Amino acid sequence: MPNRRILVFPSATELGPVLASLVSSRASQACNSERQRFTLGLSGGSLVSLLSRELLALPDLDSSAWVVAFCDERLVPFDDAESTYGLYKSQLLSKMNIPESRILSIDPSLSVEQCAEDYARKLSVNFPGEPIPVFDLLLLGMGPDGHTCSLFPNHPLLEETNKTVAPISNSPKPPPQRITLTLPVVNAARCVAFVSTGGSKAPVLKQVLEGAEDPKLPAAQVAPSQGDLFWLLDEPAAALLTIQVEKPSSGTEL
Ligand SMILES: O=C(O)[C@H](O)[C@@H](O)[C@H](O)[C@H](O)COP(=O)(O)O
Repeated sequence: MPNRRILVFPSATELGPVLASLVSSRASQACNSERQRFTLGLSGGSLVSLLSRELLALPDLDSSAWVVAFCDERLVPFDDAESTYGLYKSQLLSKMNIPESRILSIDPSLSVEQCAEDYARKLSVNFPGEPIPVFDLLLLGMGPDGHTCSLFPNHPLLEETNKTVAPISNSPKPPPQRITLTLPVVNAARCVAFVSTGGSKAPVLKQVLEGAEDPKLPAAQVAPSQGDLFWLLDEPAAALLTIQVEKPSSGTEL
């Protein structure tokens, strides 16, 4: 996997600024390309507060040409504490200059099937001419079971190749109803970055990054066909790895 880089930081404190600089450099690259905009997919979990803190600390971040979507979303009202959009809205998006129409949120009033169809429609409108939307950057987390987005181990959704967005109504992690980008969309991105911290992730990280078993865990199936793949880890999460990793300083630009 030539484009995979694994970067290990002492802690989230050193990781955070490098994550923010990855986002801002991919954003300026994309905005200065003929596309003239930056398409970003966000995930929930601990990423919400880390990313919000680090992006808001950047001086002069111009997000007026960003399009922000969600790699997965829980089907709950926006004011529910479980809503990933709700959390980003209050911690980050309300403090940035992204036009409301470029923040692609779900419609939580729909059934989970309709919600996935509606979200797929929103993507196709915002990625015209792209049967599979090609994001500039997807930020992913990984659960201790190896799930990413709402793609869970041994779940039939891992085989989905027709839909860009799929509904799931039996998520092993609550809440049970969610929508998720499918693997073909994840693997079409120009860049995918996992952020994973904490010792509870160490065993699964070893399996995902070093294991050879089949079927692969969902996170191990993330391998952008044309893009770059980064794993941003802290030392506790990387504790069991024996493969070669990079240990960059906090001023590193990716
Ligand atoms: O929808 C969810 O249930 C979460 O968003 C989840 O998928 C999360 O991304 C991972 O569990 C990693 O979370 P942490 O980074 O907080 O460990």
